[in-house]
Amino acid sequence: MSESWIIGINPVEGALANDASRVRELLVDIATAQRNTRIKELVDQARAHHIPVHHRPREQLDKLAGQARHQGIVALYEPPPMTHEDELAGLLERDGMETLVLVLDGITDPHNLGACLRSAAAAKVTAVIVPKDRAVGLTPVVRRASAGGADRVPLVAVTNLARTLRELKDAGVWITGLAGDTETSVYEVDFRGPVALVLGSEGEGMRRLTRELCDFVAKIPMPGAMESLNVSVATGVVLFEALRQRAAKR
Ligand SMILES: C[S@@+](CC[C@H](N)C(=O)[O-])C[C@H]1O[C@@H](n2cnc3c(N)ncnc32)[C@H](O)[C@@H]1O
Repeated sequence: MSESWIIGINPVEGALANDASRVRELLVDIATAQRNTRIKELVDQARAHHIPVHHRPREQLDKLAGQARHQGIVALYEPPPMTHEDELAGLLERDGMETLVLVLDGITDPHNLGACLRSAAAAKVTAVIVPKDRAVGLTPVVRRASAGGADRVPLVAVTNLARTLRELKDAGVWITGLAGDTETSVYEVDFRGPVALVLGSEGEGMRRLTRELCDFVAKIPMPGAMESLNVSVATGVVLFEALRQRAAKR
């Protein structure tokens, strides 16, 4: 994957903390850097890792950052390669009974995918699986919205999602799809053991075949009169319900 700019104090801090060897250079606005101790610290960290630090006029950073707020600092970053689908079996084997997979069936909004990756990384999932087609890829906006999560969770883009779901079933993973139009509640499903949670796209929800391949389809009950939750919110709710159940005494 090609290098891209990471913009702003938190994202740059995350990149340096996660894998400084992937940070190629730092550009800082000297005027801001002189009054901002966090930027000074990041510059020190970068220098300690022998990463070149260059001073640039604010206008140049404005141009690089586009709409994003750079706060006086940007970093050129080479993202790690995405996990290949052949590596999935190894990840399932590694996590065994603790396997927790997140499947996102066709998310198109980069902010939503970023937010899902952030929650997935926080929940320490085994992998996030997305279809290669008809879904947003790992763009700089996704990476930024994920607040570092994109680099902390194996993201697997698969050619044929239905085939991958069958492979998960064959590996003993129980699959629960999330949809609002069903009777079963997520609070009734047993999420202990190896499980995959499948969420649908913003407009259409899960595709028909994806839904048919689920062992269970469950809803997050909503007392209010809303049609649905945002997909990243639903992802957070169900992931942390699964973690709650797994942490509870058996
Ligand atoms: C914005 S919703 C899609 C709404 C779409 N009109 C539909 O019919 O599914 C995106 C995804 O979030 C999940 N989701 C949203 N609200 C949910 C709820 N109350 N219960 C279960 N899943 C929900 C589902 O996986 C859904 O496919």
